[in-house]
Amino acid sequence: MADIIIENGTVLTMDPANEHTLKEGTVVIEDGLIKDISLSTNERADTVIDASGCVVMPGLINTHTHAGMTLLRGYADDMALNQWLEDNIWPVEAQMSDDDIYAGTLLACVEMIKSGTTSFADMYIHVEMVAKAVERSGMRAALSYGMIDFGDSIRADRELEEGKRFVKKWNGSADGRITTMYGPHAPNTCSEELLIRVREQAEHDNVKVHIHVLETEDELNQMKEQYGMCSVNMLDRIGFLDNNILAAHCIWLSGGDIEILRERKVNVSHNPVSNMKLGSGIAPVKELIDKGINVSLGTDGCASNNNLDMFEEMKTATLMQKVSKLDPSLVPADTVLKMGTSNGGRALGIKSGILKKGYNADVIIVDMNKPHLTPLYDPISHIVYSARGSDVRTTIVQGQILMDNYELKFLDENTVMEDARKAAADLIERVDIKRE
Ligand SMILES: O=c1[nH]cnc2c1ncn2[C@@H]1O[C@H](CO)[C@@H](O)[C@H]1O
Ligand SMILES: [Zn+2]
Repeated sequence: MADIIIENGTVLTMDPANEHTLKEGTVVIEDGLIKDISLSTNERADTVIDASGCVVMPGLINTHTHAGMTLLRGYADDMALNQWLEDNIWPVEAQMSDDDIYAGTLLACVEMIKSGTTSFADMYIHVEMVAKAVERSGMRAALSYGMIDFGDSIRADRELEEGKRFVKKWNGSADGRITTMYGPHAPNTCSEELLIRVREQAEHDNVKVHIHVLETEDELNQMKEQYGMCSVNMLDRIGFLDNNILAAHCIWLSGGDIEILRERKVNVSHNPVSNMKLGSGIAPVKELIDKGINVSLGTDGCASNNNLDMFEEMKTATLMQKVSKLDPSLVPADTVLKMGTSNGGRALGIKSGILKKGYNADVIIVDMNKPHLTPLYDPISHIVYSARGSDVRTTIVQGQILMDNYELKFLDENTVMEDARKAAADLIERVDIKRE
């Protein structure tokens, strides 16, 4: 007896083996995994979901965010990264408590579950609380502690210790839903020594590394001044780059940098909404994809987006490439859908993002019976160009239904919102007192 059968839906498997789509397919889930994907089944299950008029697809995978930053949603808009971080975000983060991070991360989880994201890669502070919130939410996540030393060796020791402690304690926890990574913040906020030690430690612990790379022209100039070369060259020189690296942004790349990323098989997380909002620039996504580099999608934190809707991110990703090169054929819908699903699974090293036998049962059901999704010629077109996160009806992670017919099963949305509002108000009050 299986656990869940989803029938009568149009199944977008994202599996290259069956051309991504099954019309009227059946998905069978058992013990947290996909047991079968086929046209019909003789199996029986405790729960049978009728997905008539819906698209059944892998849950979306957000490969770069700072979940706890939901508390800073709309707190500081309309400025560039440096001013935004240094004058606004970091002073508030310095006042954040464990409880704040827990409340903010749970809010992020509620938002993600409701908009069809089943896994995310996070880099943040008070990470223990991030992990506790993820554990409670039922989501899957690859978590890291964001390390910054600004060239201070005592601080570097402390940061690395914290990162190590977290990896040791949490990797593989919550029934395997939580994996961990090392999270050196960026090549211009971490010293070369710290980056070298992180790389060694990550290899020793057999975990991946999540880092911001060449997000701004300022970073490029700073690196050139300090090292006489850009971030990608510097990271390559210290032997940092390989297929265990998840590099967020990668905007200010030269042709030579792209070649290095390809050669080293680095995974790139593209964050178009944040990049546009902070005025950071346009990543050369088409060139990266053409080179065969694994490009996935992220929202970045809620303070630079200002939501966690991966549907919006997919649409923005393709529109941004088209308009930047005045070529509407660039990054077509099926490519961007891969970026939001299977490429994300690959970047995080998890068997998610494809509906296939033996893969994690991380599945969403998108309701197509909506005016803005009518008529329906091509489900992939609608998912990328017309659908929104709020069209997701059901969200399943590791075979557990987290949202059923628009209703959350494990978290009380109103309580989570109330806790987050209260935490945010108290936090800003503390910041204001400090500033006076
Ligand atoms: O777009 C961004 N670029 C660089 N840093 C960021 C961005 N968004 C958030 N953070 C910062 O990264 C740290 C992670 O622990 C946090 O300080 C967060 O505010
Ligand atoms: Zn970021």
